[in-house]
Amino acid sequence: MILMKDIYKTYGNGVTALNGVNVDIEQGEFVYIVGPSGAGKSTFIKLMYREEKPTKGSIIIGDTDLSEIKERKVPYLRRDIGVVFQDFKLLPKMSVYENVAFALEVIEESPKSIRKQVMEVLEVVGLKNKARSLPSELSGGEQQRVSIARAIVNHPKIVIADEPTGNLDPDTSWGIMKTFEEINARGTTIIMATHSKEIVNTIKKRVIAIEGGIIVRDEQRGEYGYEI
Ligand SMILES: Nc1ncnc2c1ncn2[C@@H]1O[C@H](COP(=O)(O)OP(=O)(O)OP(=O)(O)O)[C@@H](O)[C@H]1O
Repeated sequence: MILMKDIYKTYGNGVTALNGVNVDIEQGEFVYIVGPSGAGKSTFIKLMYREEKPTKGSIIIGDTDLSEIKERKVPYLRRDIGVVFQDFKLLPKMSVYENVAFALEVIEESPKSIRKQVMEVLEVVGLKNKARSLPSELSGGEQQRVSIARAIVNHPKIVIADEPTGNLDPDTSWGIMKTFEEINARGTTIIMATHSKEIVNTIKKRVIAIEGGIIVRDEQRGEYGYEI
């Protein structure tokens, strides 16, 4: 499903963020990416949705070799991959409904189908009654739910989340994790970078630990393994 072969990434400033990474993730898996700050977790994640390109090595997602897709085809790849960020990245002047619909509108869906899909997905994240609100009128947890709704509205096969609970309090974080588990239970692959020891050690999943740009541990039902 997701195959990384011998991946190296050196940024323009000469920093090598990934130093020979090999990974194979099956459809439907839930994988935590852990490791110290600066280890290469975000870089690893950005390569998967082609926010960054590897310096060397190949990444295959489904039937697609990312090194072979042209820039204009990247939006099609993004249809198969939903992305959730620590800081939500919602459009502040758009309502909850519009923030989610926007993800569909860019790929030219009909208005009727947009409405149906947006309302369905807002129901999944428990925010149907907030469709008309602006992001600024919502709590942090609610804003993150909107960003999850936006990530899943196209029914992607993969949802990638970079520290999705990083800005949320513990109670809210557990609610967000429950939503991710529900999405995963429907067959969606979840890949989540996190610094939360509590979450990783409580909701047991596959753990891939990255340190200094290499994978140092890859365990099913693994532990967080760091003190903070
Ligand atoms: N756009 C960039 N240009 C240059 N160097 C970068 C860039 N992005 C990341 N780096 C560097 O690459 C290394 C890995 O960074 P990355 O963001 O992947 O780490 P991380 O494990 O996600 O860290 P954190 O847990 O702090 O978010 C770091 O040394 C970082 O400074």
